[in-house]
Amino acid sequence: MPEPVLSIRGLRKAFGAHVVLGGIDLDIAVGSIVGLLGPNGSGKSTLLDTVTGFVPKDAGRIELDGRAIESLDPGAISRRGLVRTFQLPRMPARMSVREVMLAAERSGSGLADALLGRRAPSALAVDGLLERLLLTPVAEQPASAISGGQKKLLSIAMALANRPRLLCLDEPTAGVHPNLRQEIMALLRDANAQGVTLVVVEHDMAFIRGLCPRCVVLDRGELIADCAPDDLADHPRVVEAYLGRAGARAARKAA
Ligand SMILES: Nc1ncnc2c1ncn2[C@@H]1O[C@H](COP(=O)(O)OP(=O)(O)OP(=O)(O)O)[C@@H](O)[C@H]1O
Repeated sequence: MPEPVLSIRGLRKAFGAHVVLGGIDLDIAVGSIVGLLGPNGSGKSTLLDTVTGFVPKDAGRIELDGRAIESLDPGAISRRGLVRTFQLPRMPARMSVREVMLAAERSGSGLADALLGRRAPSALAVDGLLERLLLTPVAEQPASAISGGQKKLLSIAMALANRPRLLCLDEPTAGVHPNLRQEIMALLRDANAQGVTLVVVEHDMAFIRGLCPRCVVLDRGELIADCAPDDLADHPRVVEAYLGRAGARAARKAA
């Protein structure tokens, strides 16, 4: 595998007696796009939360570009170039959509640009991002007052304006009109072509198939699969994770 931008070893997190991450090992290669899958409650968001410093882990080592980040706070991690979006994004009061985008761009590490030896091209500039995600009509409105779907789009645009080196997206298409899913996919592909590594948590399998050559699947604290999206449907542990043992038996009989 090419050099990992992110390397996770022995990552553990429990809430009380509930072990959500039971010692996860995972490498994300520079420039790759990886789908992070699993049934509801399997720990996908908790994995992103612990890696990005929003939730303290119980144990484990996390390296970004070979440097330990596990003791850093979320702001410092983001300044190193690891940025994430949330399932339910919250927006600051009293700032317009354009203002939060400009703030995101200003606070960006510029690491991706430095590594690529250039400024982000215009497709990733603030106005271009707002245009592509149909946010131009609300650009002067308070960011906290736009719709839930528009906030989701804005959070993706903000993350890209920040010019991360590694971007983790938590359900980027949830709550977004189906027509815009293709545009989000195209935007993420463009970002990847410009050097941004992507980890995508998503339940929409068509979106995952279209975007992610590699998928990893979490279930009950463990990574149970690491394969191409087309191989997921035949993976016994994945089928069992989504359908349960009885469902998996029934599916095998019906096949
Ligand atoms: N702060 C918390 N306190 C207690 N339990 C928590 C907390 N955060 C998450 N959990 C539990 O950890 C488990 C994993 O949650 P998580 O949100 O990571 O799952 P997920 O795979 O992202 O799910 P979904 O696909 O439904 O978003 C769930 O059972 C959840 O209830």
